[in-house]
Amino acid sequence: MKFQPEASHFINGAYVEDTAGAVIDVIYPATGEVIARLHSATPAIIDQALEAARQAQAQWAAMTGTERGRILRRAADIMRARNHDLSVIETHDTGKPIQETTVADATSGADALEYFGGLAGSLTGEHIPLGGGDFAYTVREALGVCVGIGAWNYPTQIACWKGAPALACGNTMVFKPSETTPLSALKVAEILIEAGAPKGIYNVVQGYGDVGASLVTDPRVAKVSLTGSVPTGRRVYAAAAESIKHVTMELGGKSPLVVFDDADIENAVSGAILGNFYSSGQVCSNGTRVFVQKGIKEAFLSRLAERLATAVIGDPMDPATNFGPMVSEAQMNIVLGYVDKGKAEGARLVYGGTRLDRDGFYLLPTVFADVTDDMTIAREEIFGPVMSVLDFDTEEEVLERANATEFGLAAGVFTRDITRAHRMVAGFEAGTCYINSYNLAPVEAPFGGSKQSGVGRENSKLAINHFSEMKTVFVSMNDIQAPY
Ligand SMILES: NC(=O)c1ccc[n+]([C@@H]2O[C@H](COP(=O)([O-])OP(=O)(O)OC[C@H]3O[C@@H](n4cnc5c(N)ncnc54)[C@H](O)[C@@H]3O)[C@@H](O)[C@H]2O)c1
Ligand SMILES: CCCCC=O
Repeated sequence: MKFQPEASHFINGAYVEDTAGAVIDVIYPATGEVIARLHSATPAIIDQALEAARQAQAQWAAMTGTERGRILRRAADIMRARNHDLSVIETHDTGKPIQETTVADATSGADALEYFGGLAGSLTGEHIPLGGGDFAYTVREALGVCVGIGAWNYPTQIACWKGAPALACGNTMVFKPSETTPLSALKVAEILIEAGAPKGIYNVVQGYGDVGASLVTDPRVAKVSLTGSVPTGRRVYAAAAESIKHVTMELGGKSPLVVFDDADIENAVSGAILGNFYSSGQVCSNGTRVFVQKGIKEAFLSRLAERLATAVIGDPMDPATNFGPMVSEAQMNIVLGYVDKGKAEGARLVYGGTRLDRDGFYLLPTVFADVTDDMTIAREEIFGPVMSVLDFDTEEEVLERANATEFGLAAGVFTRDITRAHRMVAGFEAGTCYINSYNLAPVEAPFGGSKQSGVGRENSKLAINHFSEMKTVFVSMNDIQAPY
């Protein structure tokens, strides 16, 4: 098989196999062909990975931040140099067009390695004067063994967004990719070794949810960082709470994108396209509830339909393709179920809504208009290329409706009125907000959700706080007083 790795898991610097584990078939979404066959981790593999991470951690943490950072930055350079090969793997794993994976996946992973590699040498504590010459100081310490669990939409990015800050802080990691897209995390592990990382600092085990669950409850694990759906987040958060583990939860969303009638329509349509159809709509922060002020609704919809008609849908390996298949047949069927619900509940289908008559898991980009807040397609995360367009009249009304959701991952506003834009952003209950743009996620800025969309933040200097903790040391320079 064309993309068969040397073995399923990467532990302590080497590929490891245990064929007793359940089979994981890796399917190319553009054709339905099996391109690799892996095995889910057995308890023995899980133990081996956690033990490797545990044993490697003290030595890794004892290195200077500058030394750790040098290795991460070298890994970033290797990733950039191999961008094409890594993008080909990512495209076969996920079905995302090579046009996208070439700029968004290994590139974003390399950015994280470079950024956190750069920060590693300056992760310090502080000196706190207490009067009379006494003082306290703080020491930033690693947490220990961290577990990363990934979703299937951005496999390389997720492996690096979790691995890079964890390693920069002196932790080691066991990473479990999604069973749907298991290939690229193995490449990240290989590259780290090639960059000079000590064995055991970044291990990859494959598996379904049960493997993730075993990792989360293991007493050797200090922290769990999950990217996944809200229901999985609830389970993982609860399991981690049993032993008070640190958590980062990057979960799902149903984000609002508000377009006022003074917006530049072309830009707003671009934002709505980026926020609904990039990666065939499989982006956590997508603005899938597009609120359009009544006066411009028809103009917005007709321009949107014109632009969608120019999408190049097809072979993801063709550099001209900009809209590929869904990641899996199962995900495609979930999305088709939502399309049926949208129609049944009275939304007006204005574009797409059907599967393409070809091999692979292709859906057309789909737009529903006249969607109301109570419809299923306006309430539940679909995680596919389905945009719901809702009408609104006033700013106050739309803000209240935008926030009427248990999710809080992202929110966006298109308007030329800068004070209104900032009023909207101040009112949005969301962790990541956009003004006249959508779905940016550079490593320098925090990314993550509020409400049920998550806990903690990835990227930026904030991620360091989620992968380290402060030890406070009080120092007395004077005789001490005791009551007796
Ligand atoms: N907020 C973000 O940054 C972000 C980014 C990408 C995707 N997502 C979300 O991810 C979801 C899509 O991905 P998915 O379908 O892979 O999500 P999922 O929740 O089904 O699975 C995520 C991961 O959790 C593992 N898992 C499942 N049950 C588990 C358990 N009980 N214990 C431990 N691990 C378990 C899975 O094997 C997988 O690796 C969407 O909801 C999307 O919004 C969020
Ligand atoms: C904008 C990048 C978001 C990654 C989550 O799916």
